Amino acid sequence: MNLNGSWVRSIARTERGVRILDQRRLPWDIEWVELASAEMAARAIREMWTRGAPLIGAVAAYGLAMALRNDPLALDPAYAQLLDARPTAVNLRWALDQVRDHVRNLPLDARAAAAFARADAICDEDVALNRAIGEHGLTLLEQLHARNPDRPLNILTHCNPGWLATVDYGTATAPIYLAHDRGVPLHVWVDETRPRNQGALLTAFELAGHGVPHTVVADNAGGLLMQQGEVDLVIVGTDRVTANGDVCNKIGTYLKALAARDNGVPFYVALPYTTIDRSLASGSEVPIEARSGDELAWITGPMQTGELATVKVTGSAVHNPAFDITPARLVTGYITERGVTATI
Ligand SMILES: CSC[C@H]1O[C@H](OP(=O)(O)O)[C@H](O)[C@@H]1O
Repeated sequence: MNLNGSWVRSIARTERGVRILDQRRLPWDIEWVELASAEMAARAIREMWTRGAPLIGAVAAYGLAMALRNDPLALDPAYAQLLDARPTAVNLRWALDQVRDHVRNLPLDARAAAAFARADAICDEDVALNRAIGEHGLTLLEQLHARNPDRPLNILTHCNPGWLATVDYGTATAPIYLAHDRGVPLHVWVDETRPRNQGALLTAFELAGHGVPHTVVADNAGGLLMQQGEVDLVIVGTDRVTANGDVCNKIGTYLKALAARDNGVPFYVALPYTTIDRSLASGSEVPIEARSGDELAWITGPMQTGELATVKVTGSAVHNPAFDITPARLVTGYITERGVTATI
């Protein structure tokens, strides 16, 4: 990822553990924090210092390795503690399973090193998967742009499925970055993505860093833009896709898929196969994370002095489900590391 002109990953090993960007303060402050224990890793996931399905998997994998470094017998309790941090993204369980299966039958004194090695590999694999998603998605974007070559391709996206949500490149943003780099003229409509504003704060920050033309819109603007012919396709990420192809993603995704269908706009989901959960038959079985109402009732941003302030936007009772389910019938295709497919 291009951060102030340097190419770095969103997670990297340190002497005591790993470093991650504190996403709660982006884009106003760029602050790396070190996670040096499983407890800290679980807290960073739960409190969303770090987020995004693939990235929380990577953080959890290192968390398990750090637990084993302190106590090689802590495999099961540390696994349970980390799994409990957030319920919806299946990559969290996938990554923990990968580490646990890798070390379970090893001698106790070999577990920690092996766990760190598997966590390192998970990160490297994630970069390669996203790069492959980008290549397949690039072909799709080139084809769509060729239909209307006289104007930039207009892409709408929701939440942050970018490098900040993965180890690098992102899922839904990988084709966008590659297309931009290879000269496909494009413009991205960035959904603000209330309540935590991952679109306005994170996706816009990423796209700006990469020089990709983009505009932030209120979550409710997408339908109108589609009616006006201003959206050529929608690409979103996902936290879990069930066996029938239903897509769990950030709250509000379903409404975009409905609007896209009503307006004949293709709706694509970008994901690695690690985000598919074949143990669940359909989206109705996905645990939907209910987060604190404070995320909706309060909003944080810089004052004119530059100092960050948190202000209240409602005093009423609030309900804050974090994800919704887009039925497979509304999905035009899935952009994966193996190619673009109509079904999963
Ligand atoms: C590439 S997965 C991105 C995914 O993560 C987001 O959720 P959260 O910010 O709550 O971790 C969202 O659903 C994105 O599509």
